[in-house]
Amino acid sequence: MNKIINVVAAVIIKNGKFLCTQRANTKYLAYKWEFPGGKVEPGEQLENALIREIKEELGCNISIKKYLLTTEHNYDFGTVKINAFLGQLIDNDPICLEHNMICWLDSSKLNDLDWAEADLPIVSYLQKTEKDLNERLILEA
Ligand SMILES: Nc1nc2c([nH]c(=O)n2[C@H]2C[C@H](O)[C@@H](COP(=O)(O)OP(=O)(O)OP(=O)(O)O)O2)c(=O)[nH]1
Repeated sequence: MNKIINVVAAVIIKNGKFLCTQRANTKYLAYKWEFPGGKVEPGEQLENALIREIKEELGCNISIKKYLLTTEHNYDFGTVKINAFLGQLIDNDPICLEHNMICWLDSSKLNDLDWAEADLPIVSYLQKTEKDLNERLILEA
């Protein structure tokens, strides 16, 4: 049976644009675009794992606003299960500490990037729900 890799990822929106991060030249999925996050450690709560990963990778703090969706994709190295959450920046902007590149894009431009395959359902979901997500962030600001 395929190994399950439990991952958390953050959808971070600022001024209506989505934060997109490009994986570094690491072993797996080098240069693919992803939503920032990483593997959940044993016994760790999903939300805490995501806050930890964002701090490590992007040098900033987020609060978790909402669970969005879970996607699963079978890669040759295992099945990645991504739990995606809406996150909000609470202090400084993200800094590119571990990725190859980071950028902010309108939802209509997300399809221009070469996403990791597990992320394609997340991209479609965001394009469908963008208005609700922005309203949620405005209401809670
Ligand atoms: N963070 C993240 N990982 C993703 C996404 N899509 C996708 O297929 N993945 C894959 C890539 C990796 O195989 C796995 C996450 O591992 P990672 O390398 O980001 O995790 P990590 O920061 O904990 O890394 P490490 O300490 O094990 O090196 O999930 C995504 O949107 N975000």
